Amino acid sequence: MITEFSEQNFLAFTREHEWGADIQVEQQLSSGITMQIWDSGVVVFTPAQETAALDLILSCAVHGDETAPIEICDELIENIRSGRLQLGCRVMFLIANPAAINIGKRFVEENMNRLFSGVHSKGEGLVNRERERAKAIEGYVGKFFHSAPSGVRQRLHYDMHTAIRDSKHEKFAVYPFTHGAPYKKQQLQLLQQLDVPVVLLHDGPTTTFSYFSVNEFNADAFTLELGKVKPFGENDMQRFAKTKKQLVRLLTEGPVLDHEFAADALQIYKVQRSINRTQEDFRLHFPDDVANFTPFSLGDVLATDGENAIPVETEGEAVIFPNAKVAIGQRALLTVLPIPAEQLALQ
Ligand SMILES: O=C(O)CCC(=O)N[C@@H](CCC(=O)O)C(=O)O
Ligand SMILES: [Zn+2]
Repeated sequence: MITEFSEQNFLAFTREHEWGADIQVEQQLSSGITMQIWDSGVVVFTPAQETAALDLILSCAVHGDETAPIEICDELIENIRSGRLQLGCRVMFLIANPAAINIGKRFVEENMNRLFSGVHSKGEGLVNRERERAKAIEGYVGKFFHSAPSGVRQRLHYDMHTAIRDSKHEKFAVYPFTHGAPYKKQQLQLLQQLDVPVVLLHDGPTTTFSYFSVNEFNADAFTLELGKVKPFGENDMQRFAKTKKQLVRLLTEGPVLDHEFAADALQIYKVQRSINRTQEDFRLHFPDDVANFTPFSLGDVLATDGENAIPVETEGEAVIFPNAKVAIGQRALLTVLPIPAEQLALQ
């Protein structure tokens, strides 16, 4: 078992231990911050004194080829370790799928973002490393939230991704299903401060990581889409400068709002339909360079699933995350419609 950690770089260590490490580290950094390493890719920092009663999770690499969020987390982790970044809240960083990072692919055997909320343990005989890792990650999230000091605290989780396609909105957030609870102005405004002013509201439970944190732990949790999938070294990190600055502010000051809530600063979409691939022969009827949020017209056919044509049902229905190559039974695309932010039930 590893009990001391003096490696140069946490991400490099994580990539050397693809499916976990026998590691139990608790170290006091010279800044006074306590660093605990619970597994490969799982590190918790606790400041000597909190400025915000916040338990923050920053996760990346649920999809291994989405490198920009990995680079962002790497920089934040190393800045905390070196003392360059002063911490005001508890934070757990999760680098979810190191083996997929190493092969530069979305996943090794199974899409991890379809395995949360217990799906990892469903399906007789279905065992693989991603399922084991998703289960372990669920445990770490529970351990992190449950080991917080007592008192009134806020739980926040940003699960950071990048999208396969170009997007008419470079950065957008997915607000998981709230089961009818009003959407939170504070959270929408924090997203805007993160340079993510476009928000997509899910219409039902999903098996994603962010929904798991919302549903199991009552956290405010979001999937953040921060740009387009690119290999390491090809991300223009300038495009993430505002997002990184806000993450640093959250880490040092907590969830401070810059101004009053302004609904007109946001662009809101709701999920209209979730279209699954059910047949071997599933085809999209538009090219790969059609960007996310491209609207279609009545009369257009979006896809064919075996013999079934899937036409546009509502004028202006726009497509998000189209992917004909998903496993049978899984979501092959979402359609969305813009809605006025003024129409939202807010609190
Ligand atoms: O660009 C794509 O097709 C996928 C990008 C991505 O990984 N998106 C997440 C969204 C998760 C959510 O709906 O909250 C995913 O598909 O897992
Ligand atoms: Zn992703």
